[in-house]
Amino acid sequence: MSPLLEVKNLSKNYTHKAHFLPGKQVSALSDISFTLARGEILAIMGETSSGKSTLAKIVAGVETPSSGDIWVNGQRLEKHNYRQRCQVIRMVFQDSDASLNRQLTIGEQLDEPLRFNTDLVATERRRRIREVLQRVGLLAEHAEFFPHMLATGQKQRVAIARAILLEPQIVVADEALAALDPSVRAQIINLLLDLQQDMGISYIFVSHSAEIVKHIADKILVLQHGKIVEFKETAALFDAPTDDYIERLLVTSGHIKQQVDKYAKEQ
Ligand SMILES: Nc1ncnc2c1ncn2[C@@H]1O[C@H](COP(=O)(O)OP(=O)(O)OP(=O)(O)O)[C@@H](O)[C@H]1O
Repeated sequence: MSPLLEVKNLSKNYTHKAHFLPGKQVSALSDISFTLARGEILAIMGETSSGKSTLAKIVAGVETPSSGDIWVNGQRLEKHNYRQRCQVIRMVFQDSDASLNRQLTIGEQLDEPLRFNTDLVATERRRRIREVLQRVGLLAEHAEFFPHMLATGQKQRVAIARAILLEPQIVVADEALAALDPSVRAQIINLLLDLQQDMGISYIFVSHSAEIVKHIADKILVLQHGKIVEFKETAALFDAPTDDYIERLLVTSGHIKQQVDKYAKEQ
């Protein structure tokens, strides 16, 4: 049986736009290959500028690769087929403020992907939006709210609602927890883990936080200068980091697990 996701030989070069380096090529990713199984959580780690966001964006279809391709359930994703891509992979960004349109209500913003990617009529779309808002711990009435009327954690819930609206198999989260305060972060982690259980979603998490990664990820992919330097089960890598670079990335204080357990009990 083919893996849920198969990334094959991805590379990405950017062309410098700065006038002192016109046309110079930057290699952001080089020959990246890995697989993700159904229901699995993969963390992407690495130092600043190692290529984490570029890889997340290419998998989610927000950025196109210079070469290589991506397969889901044994089918190659076509580069410009947005409808095909967003039925299977969706992305949650770090900055929910920037990713939400201030001029539109939450309901209008959630309606867009449904209008473009499904054949549902208006009443069915409204029902789906209400259901999804409730599924992420908001109220159906939040559909009438504008983003500025919501707290940061609620906005991140809206971003998650938008990601799961089309029932994707994979959600890519780029530092989606970094801007949240610890208690909200613990609640959002619990929500993501609940969705993994209920909907069988697989996640790719870009994270700088060893604590979060240790708590939630099944496997870790470590990037350095755009190349994979490690791809291993989380427990095995924490038990025996392969080198100093990886050891530095994995420094943790263990607070996240305590917070997540505490908020899970309170819910
Ligand atoms: N749009 C772009 N144009 C030119 N270069 C880019 C662009 N996006 C990223 N890069 C370059 O590609 C490399 C990888 O960047 P990327 O943002 O993927 O790294 P990252 O690991 O996510 O970093 P961070 O942890 O700081 O977010 C960097 O050298 C960056 O400067």
